[in-house]
Amino acid sequence: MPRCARRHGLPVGKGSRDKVCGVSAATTPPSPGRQGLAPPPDAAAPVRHPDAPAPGEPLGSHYDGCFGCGTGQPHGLHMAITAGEGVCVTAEFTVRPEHQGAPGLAHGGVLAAALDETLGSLSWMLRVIAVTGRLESDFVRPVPVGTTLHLTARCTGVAGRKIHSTAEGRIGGPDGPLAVRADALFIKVELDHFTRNGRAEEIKAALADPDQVKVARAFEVNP
Ligand SMILES: CCCCCCCC(=O)SCCNC(=O)CCNC(=O)[C@H](O)C(C)(C)COP(=O)(O)OP(=O)(O)OC[C@H]1O[C@@H](n2cnc3c(N)ncnc32)[C@H](O)[C@@H]1OP(=O)(O)O
Repeated sequence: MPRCARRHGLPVGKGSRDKVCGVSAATTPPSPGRQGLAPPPDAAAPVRHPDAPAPGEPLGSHYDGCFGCGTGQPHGLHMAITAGEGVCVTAEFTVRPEHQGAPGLAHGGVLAAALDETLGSLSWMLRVIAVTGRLESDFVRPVPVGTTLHLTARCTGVAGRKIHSTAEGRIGGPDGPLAVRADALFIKVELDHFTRNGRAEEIKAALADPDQVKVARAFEVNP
């Protein structure tokens, strides 16, 4: 029996193989339909929304407190994300000491967050509200503190509520060595996803903001 199962008083024997420390054991097969990140053959090609920000336009922060892009988040990634051509975005993230895992190197979870934020920003180009359902990352080479990671993301297909996308991050410049990459599945949701599950009063206050550009940018797309 795993030590952590014993510590948490989980049932031993057959049942303890299913969940250890509350996490499904690796032997549990994913449910059907939740396996692939590549778009299915009948997925629609992504369509850039006519009101999407112009290529080269900075997207700004969708929420000041966002760990990925919020300027009011002291330990956040402070990512700068820019609209690209089609349904693509580019982003830059400079690794700071507070993002370390090993001495002098970025933490993998932080790099995954940078990929997630970049992929999530494709919502601006589609003008939908969507949240990450699944994110699969490859860490190809270590990313030292002080490095600026240049990320790109593009939507690869849309199937109903499911948005398939892919991203990569390169060290030092858009053509630098590949450091990280990810495939993701975002799921379209309604605004009430955030009011039901998050802080409804903050969202309602933001929707009442007299700055209509901010309202449209921040909350029609994704709080
Ligand atoms: C500009 C903004 C930038 C923001 C960048 C950061 C983005 C984020 O980090 S968002 C935060 C992290 N994500 C979350 O908190 C999401 C938490 N999860 C949820 O709320 C729900 O599971 C949610 C909304 C994703 C799906 O639930 P629900 O709406 O009930 O949909 P559900 O009916 O289960 O699934 C819809 C479809 O998606 C598929 N699906 C749902 N989850 C997954 C998954 N994890 N993997 C694969 N497929 C999935 C289902 O199989 C189903 O497919 P089909 O239509 O073919 O049957």
